[in-house]
Amino acid sequence: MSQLYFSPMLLGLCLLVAVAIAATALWRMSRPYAGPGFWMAGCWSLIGGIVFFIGFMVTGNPVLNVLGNAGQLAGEAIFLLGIFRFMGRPLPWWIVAASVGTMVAFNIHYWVYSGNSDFLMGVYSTIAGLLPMQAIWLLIKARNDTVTRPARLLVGLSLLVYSVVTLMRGALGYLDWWQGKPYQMPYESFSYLLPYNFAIPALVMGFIGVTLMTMQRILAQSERHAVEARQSAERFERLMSASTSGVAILRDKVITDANTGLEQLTGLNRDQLLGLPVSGLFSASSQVRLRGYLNQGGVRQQDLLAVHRDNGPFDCEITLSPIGNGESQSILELRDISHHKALENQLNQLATRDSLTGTLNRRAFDTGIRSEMERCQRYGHNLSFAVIDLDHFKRINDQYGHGTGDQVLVAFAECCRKNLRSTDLLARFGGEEFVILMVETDTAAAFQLLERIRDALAGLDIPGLPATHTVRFSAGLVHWQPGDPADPERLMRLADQALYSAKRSGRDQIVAEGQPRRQQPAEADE
Ligand SMILES: Nc1nc2c(ncn2[C@@H]2O[C@H](COP(=O)(O)OP(=O)(O)OP(=O)(O)O)[C@@H](O)[C@H]2O)c(=O)[nH]1
Repeated sequence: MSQLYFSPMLLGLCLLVAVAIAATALWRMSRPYAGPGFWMAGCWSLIGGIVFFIGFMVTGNPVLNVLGNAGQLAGEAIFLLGIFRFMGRPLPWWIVAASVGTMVAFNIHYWVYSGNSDFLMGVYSTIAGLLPMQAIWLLIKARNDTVTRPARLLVGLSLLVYSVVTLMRGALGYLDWWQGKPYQMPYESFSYLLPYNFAIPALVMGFIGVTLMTMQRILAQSERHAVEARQSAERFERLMSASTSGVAILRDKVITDANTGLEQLTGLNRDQLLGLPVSGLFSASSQVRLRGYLNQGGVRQQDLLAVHRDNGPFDCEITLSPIGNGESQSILELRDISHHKALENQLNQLATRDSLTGTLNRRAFDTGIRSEMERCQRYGHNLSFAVIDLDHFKRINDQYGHGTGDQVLVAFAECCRKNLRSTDLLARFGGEEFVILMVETDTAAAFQLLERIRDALAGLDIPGLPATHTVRFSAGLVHWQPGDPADPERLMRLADQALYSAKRSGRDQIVAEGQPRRQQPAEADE
């Protein structure tokens, strides 16, 4: 026991256990950071080495001496590898090769020649002393890393002391071998006092240094993350308040946050919005689609009808994006597109409607009749088609002016609209010529309908037109049923022929294609 005069070694051991515990805790807490795993493994290795060496001094068992040396060398190598990893450099595997090689050579010699040799001790110590040089250079080079500077200084100095002392030990080994001194037991040799009194404590200081260095980096990084998180939250807030769109954060389909844009769009204040189910922002007609979008988790630019508390429903476009943290959270963006929709309707109106009478124009009618014929073909419905031409319209223009002529056209279109069903199509083909498509209507019913229009027109009081002047029209009627060619041009041609026949027969009559004339000319209107 008297050999245990290596008191600094015991003190170093205590410190090392404390650092090993700290490094282990650091490793468990901070997996993404490079280094702590190495510090932990290095510390425990070194502790193992020292414990074995104490065992050797107490018992004199040479195996424990070998294990002690192995533990020290492994601890040192792992520690140095950790510095490379911490600095973001590739691991220098030559350090591992040199350490393992030295240990193998040392052991072969120890067991083959049954003893230790001062020369081999010299070689072993020289290698161990040179290993930290590259790591020391790395620590010096990283002078721009101001965050870890104090701890880096401590690590660098500790490694330097360790190197110098270990190299001195090596030199003493060579000297002993050169002078041919008899081999001494390690604890009797001054060359052993050096490492265990100075080199091991220096390595312990190094471990304290790297642990501090890691903590400094973690603290600096978490401070930077906190600043970044604050800045990003501020940016998000600014974005939310600057956006003219309504933005809401939803959790389980309930609004948990909303910007001022949404307050303006819905007329609800923040307190009313928070906690409101998102369905409360939309009209009843949009609820089914909204539920679909919410259930599918996200949607881009879909039109819905939102509701303003005071002004009622308005067209909006929504984008729903999942936030993606598995908490059923999503962001709803809502844009008012009522202005856009109004323009769209206006354009649509211009493209499909006759500007004077508001009836369909020819292009829209052509599209409509095709789809109606297809539908009737599919469901086995019949239909009737009429071409109507106002009689002596030129005279109205000539006698009462073009404006009155316009009024007559408008009044006629109005009369038709009042008598037609919503599924029927009415179009102005130009001038005073109109067409009507009557769905699920046979010839007899079509006759009745046209006569109703004729009677209604006759009874109308048209601005600019004397009450004595009755507006009349002629019409050509065609019936179509499933199985007939689904050809709108053919229908038009046949209806035109019937109209021509009506005009030729004295006007003010309805002639059905392929049928005898039904309507006799009325009395003279002028
Ligand atoms: N006021 C007005 N007149 C129009 C418009 N489009 C065409 N017209 C006029 O409608 C008249 C059509 O005359 P015609 O084709 O001779 O037909 P009509 O006088 O009705 O004679 P019939 O059809 O044979 O009974 C022309 O004088 C055109 O200038 C319009 O938008 N407004």
